[in-house]
Amino acid sequence: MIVVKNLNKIYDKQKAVNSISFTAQPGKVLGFLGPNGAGKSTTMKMLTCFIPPTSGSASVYGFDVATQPLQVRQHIGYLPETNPQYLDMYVKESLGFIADIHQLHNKAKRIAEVIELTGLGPEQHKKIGQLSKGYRQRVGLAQAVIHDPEVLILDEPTSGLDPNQLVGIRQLIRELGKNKTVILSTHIMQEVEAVCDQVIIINKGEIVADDSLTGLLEKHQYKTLESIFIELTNLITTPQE
Ligand SMILES: Nc1ncnc2c1ncn2[C@@H]1O[C@H](COP(=O)(O)OP(=O)(O)OP(=O)(O)O)[C@@H](O)[C@H]1O
Repeated sequence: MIVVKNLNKIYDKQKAVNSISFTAQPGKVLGFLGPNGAGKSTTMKMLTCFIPPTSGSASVYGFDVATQPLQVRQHIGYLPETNPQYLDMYVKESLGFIADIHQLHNKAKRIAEVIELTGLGPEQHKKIGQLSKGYRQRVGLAQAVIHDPEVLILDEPTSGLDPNQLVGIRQLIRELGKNKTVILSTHIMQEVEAVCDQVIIINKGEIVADDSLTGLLEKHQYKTLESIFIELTNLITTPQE
C-alpha cells in the first residue's frame, strides 16, 4: 500500500507537486495521468526515494520515504521514464547485476522466471544495445520485478511500443496488479481503460480527480476518458507560483 499526505516538491522556485494526498491499494492498478509537466514523474521519483520531498509525507508498504529509504527500496520496483540501461551488458548479465543488488539467493532461478514472465526468452542472449525499444522496456520491467516487490511504480512503461508489444505488456501489468500495488503513468487513455482500476489525474501539481475508473466515467456521464481528461486539465487556469 502507498499512503501520500500533503506531499510537495519545489525545484528552486518551480512548484512541481503541490500538496497532493492519495492512497494506492494492493490488488489494484492505479493510473496516474496528467498533461506534460503536471508532476507525475516528480511524484514517482519521490515515492521511489530518488529525490526527497520538500514537505509532506509518503509511505510505501508501511515505510517512510524520507526516513526509511532502504526498506522502501526493498519493497518497491521502479521502471523510470527513461529506462536507463547499460547497453554493453547482456540481458541475463544485467538481470544478474540487479539480482545481486537485491542479494537474491535463488538468482539463476529468479532470472529464468522473470525472463519467462516478461517474454524476453527469444532475446535473452543479446546485448541490451542490440534490443528493440520494446524489448528494452521488457528488460526494465524484468529488473523492476526481479525481487518480487509488493509495490511497482511504472513511469510510462509502454511508450514507444508497437501494438503487439503493447498488448503483451498490458497483460503483464494487469497480471502483476492482481496481488501488488501498481502505479502506472501513461498518456494513453485506451491503456487506462484496459489496465487501471483507479485513476488519479494531476494537473499543474494538483490532483483534480481521484476515483475508480467506473466512478470517474459515471460522474462524467460516460463521456470518453479523453474528454474527461481535457475537461479536468483545462479547468485550473491560474498560473503557478
Ligand atoms: N530537476 C528539475 N529541476 C527543475 N524543474 C524540474 C525538474 N524536474 C522537473 N521539473 C519541473 O517540474 C514540473 C513537473 O515535471 P514532471 O517531470 O514531474 O512532469 P510529468 O507530469 O512527469 O511530465 P511528462 O508527462 O512530460 O513526463 C515541470 O514543470 C518540470 O519542468
